[in-house]
Amino acid sequence: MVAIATDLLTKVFDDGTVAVDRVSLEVAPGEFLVLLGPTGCGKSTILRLVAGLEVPTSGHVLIDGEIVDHLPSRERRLAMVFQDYALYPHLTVAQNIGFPLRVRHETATDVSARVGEVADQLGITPLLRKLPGALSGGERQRVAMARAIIRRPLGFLLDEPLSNLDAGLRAELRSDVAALARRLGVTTVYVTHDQAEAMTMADRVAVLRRGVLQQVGPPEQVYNDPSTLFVAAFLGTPRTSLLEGAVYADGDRVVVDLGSQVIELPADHPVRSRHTDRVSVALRADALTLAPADHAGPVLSGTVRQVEHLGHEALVHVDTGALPTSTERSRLELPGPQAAALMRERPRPQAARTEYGFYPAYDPELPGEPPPVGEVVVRVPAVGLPRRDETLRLAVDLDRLLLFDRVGARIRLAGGETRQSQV
Ligand SMILES: Nc1ncnc2c1ncn2[C@@H]1O[C@H](COP(=O)(O)OP(=O)(O)OP(=O)(O)O)[C@@H](O)[C@H]1O
Repeated sequence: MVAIATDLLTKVFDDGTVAVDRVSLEVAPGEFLVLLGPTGCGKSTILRLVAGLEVPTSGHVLIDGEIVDHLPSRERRLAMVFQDYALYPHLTVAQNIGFPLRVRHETATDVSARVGEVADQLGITPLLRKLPGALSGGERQRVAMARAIIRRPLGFLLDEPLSNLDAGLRAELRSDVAALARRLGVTTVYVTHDQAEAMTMADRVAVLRRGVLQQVGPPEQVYNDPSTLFVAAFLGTPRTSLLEGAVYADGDRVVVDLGSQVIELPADHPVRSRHTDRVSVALRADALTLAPADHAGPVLSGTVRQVEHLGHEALVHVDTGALPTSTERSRLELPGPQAAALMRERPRPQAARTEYGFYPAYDPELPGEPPPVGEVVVRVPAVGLPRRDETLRLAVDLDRLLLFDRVGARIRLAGGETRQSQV
C-alpha cells in the first residue's frame, strides 16, 4: 500500500485553460479518496497527472513520499480504469485481462494462472471465453477492473468507471468496486460528478471547482460542515436552497433579513457580531420542517409553488419571496486580490423592504431578467399534503442554518461551531 499525494499541482493547457490550480492532496495508504465536482472542474486532469499521462505545469506528484514527476506512466505502478473501459473487442475476456502481463512477456502458464485468480476474485470466471461485445455493461466494467488489478498495482485511478451504466447497476457496482478496493487494500483515487456515488463510496471526498480544491474530508463532514457556499450548494438532494440575506442586530434581536421576511435568531446568537454583513443563507431540505401551530423557534414562511410526490414522502417547494443566491457569486476560487476587487464592485444594497433596511437588493446585477424566486424545499410525509398556493410556516433548524460571507466562505460562528459539528 502506498500513499499518493499532489503538492501544489497545477496544469495550464496550451490554450491557457487553467484546469488544475495548486491542488495539494494526500491520499493515505489503502484509502479510497473520491474527487467530486461538476463537469470541467479538473478531476480527470488531476488523475491523468497522477498517472503520468500529462505533465504538470508546476507542482509535483508523490508516491510514498517520493516525487515521481520524472517517472513515465508505466513505472508508477498505478492502474487506471476509464469510463469506456477500453477493452480490445477482438480479444476474449481472458486475453483482455491477461494483456498487461503478456506485454511484459510473462509465460503463458503464469498469465493463465493469474487471470484465473483475478477472474475468481471478481466473480467473472464464466465470462473468460467471451468477447467484450457479448458482455453487459456491468460485466465489461468488472473485466476492466480485473485487467487493472492483474499487475498488482500500488494504486487505482478510476475515472467515472460507472458512468455508462444504468442507475440500478451503478448502485450495485458502487459497493462492489469500493469493496474490491478495500479488500485488495489498494490506495484509490476515484473521480465522479455524482454526489451519491461520492457519499457512499468514499473514505474522504475532495470537492473541486474550476480546478481549485474546495474542501477535503469524510463525506458526512463535508456535507454537514461545508467550508464554502459552493460545497453547500453542490452537496444536497434535493438541491440546497440559497438565499441572499443580511445580518441585523438590534438590542435583544438578531435576525437574518431576507427582505421579504426575517429569520429570528436567539439574542445571543454569535452572528450578532456580524451586524450589517451581507450573507448567503444555505438551507437544505433537512434544515426545515413544517412548524406546528405552537412553534416558538425561528420560522420561514412562504407559498407552496409545487408539490413533488415521491411515494412515501413529498418535496414541497415553497416561495419565500426572498432573493436566491447564485453559486456563481461565490468567488472563492479566485486569488485573494481579485476576490477583494469583486467584493468592492458588488453593489451596495439599494432598497429596504423590511424595517431593518438592510435588504440586499441586487437588481442591478439582474438586468432584464424575471424576478428570481427564493425557493426552499421541505420534505413532508405523504399524508395530508399541502396544496399549491397554500401558505406554510417552516421551522428552521438553527444547527443546520449555514451562513456564508460575500465571497462564499463559511461564516464559522465561535460557539456556534459546536452546534454544527454535533449535527
Ligand atoms: N487537452 C486539453 N487542452 C485544453 N483544455 C483542456 C484539455 N483537457 C481538458 N481541458 C480543459 O480543462 C478543464 C478540466 O477538464 P477535465 O477533463 O479535467 O474536467 P473534469 O472535471 O474531469 O470534467 P468531466 O467530468 O466532464 O470529465 C476543462 O475546462 C477542459 O475543457
